[in-house]
Amino acid sequence: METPEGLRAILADPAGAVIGLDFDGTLSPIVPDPDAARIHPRGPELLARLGGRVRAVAVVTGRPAATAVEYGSLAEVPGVVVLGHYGLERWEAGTLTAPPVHPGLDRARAELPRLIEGVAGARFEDKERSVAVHTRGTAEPQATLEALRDPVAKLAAEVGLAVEPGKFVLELRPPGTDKGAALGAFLAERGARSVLFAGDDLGDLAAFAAVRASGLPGVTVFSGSAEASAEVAAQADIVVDGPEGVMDLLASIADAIER
Ligand SMILES: O=P(O)(O)OC[C@H]1O[C@H](O[C@H]2O[C@H](CO)[C@@H](O)[C@H](O)[C@H]2O)[C@H](O)[C@@H](O)[C@@H]1O
Repeated sequence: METPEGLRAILADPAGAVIGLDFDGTLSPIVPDPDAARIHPRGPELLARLGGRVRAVAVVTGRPAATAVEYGSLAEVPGVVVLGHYGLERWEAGTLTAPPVHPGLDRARAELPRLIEGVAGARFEDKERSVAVHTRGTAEPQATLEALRDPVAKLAAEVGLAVEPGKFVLELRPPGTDKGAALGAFLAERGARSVLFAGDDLGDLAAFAAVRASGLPGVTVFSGSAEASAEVAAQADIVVDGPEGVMDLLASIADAIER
């Protein structure tokens, strides 16, 4: 495969490059229990190697920033920045900054679990600034997700939250930001001269769009899997084989820079 122009720009001038990475499905293999997700074993060392050479490494995730730090062992990685809750939260050098909790969260927290009462295998996730229902553990994950779409959207509208769909998950989160806004602002803040963003899910499309909108030499990477979203794959310059493929790509970039 020919090296995409954005990747060539990163290798030619690593000190100007920002590397943005989604967490679940990209840095961390997808697992049935969201609480059991952990960064790929090669992740922390690779992020540290890159972090010492590029302008910045940012993990941009729908997870709370503190959860990504814990599950990603990111406190051990010097210089990494975590933009959590789709950019609502920021963790950097051990300090977390976050806005007040959205006023609609209390009602969403009370009512969302009721929508999955009696649905065997469905799971409620409370992320403090957002809440989610997962259908991965049900007998028919996609059909159950489809059945929940309308009632979840109705609840979201009533409490002033936005619906964020993902892999067998519907999330209710504060509106007004997304991974694209978060990444775009971060690129400007750091004076990036090139950018790579890797992701696997619908929420990562906004970050892919931000790479294009930045006007910088950029490369978008799709972390593919058995349940790959064709919509996301179609927007990517490079497709790799899940988190293992992401690790191989990051290692090849680190190797090339270090050479
Ligand atoms: O932006 P991300 O870092 O990709 O986070 C998106 C959601 O990821 C988590 O759910 C997904 O991963 C789980 C663990 O592998 C999996 O069980 C689930 O089916 C996936 O949807 C997380 O639980 C959500 O809160 C995040 O919004």
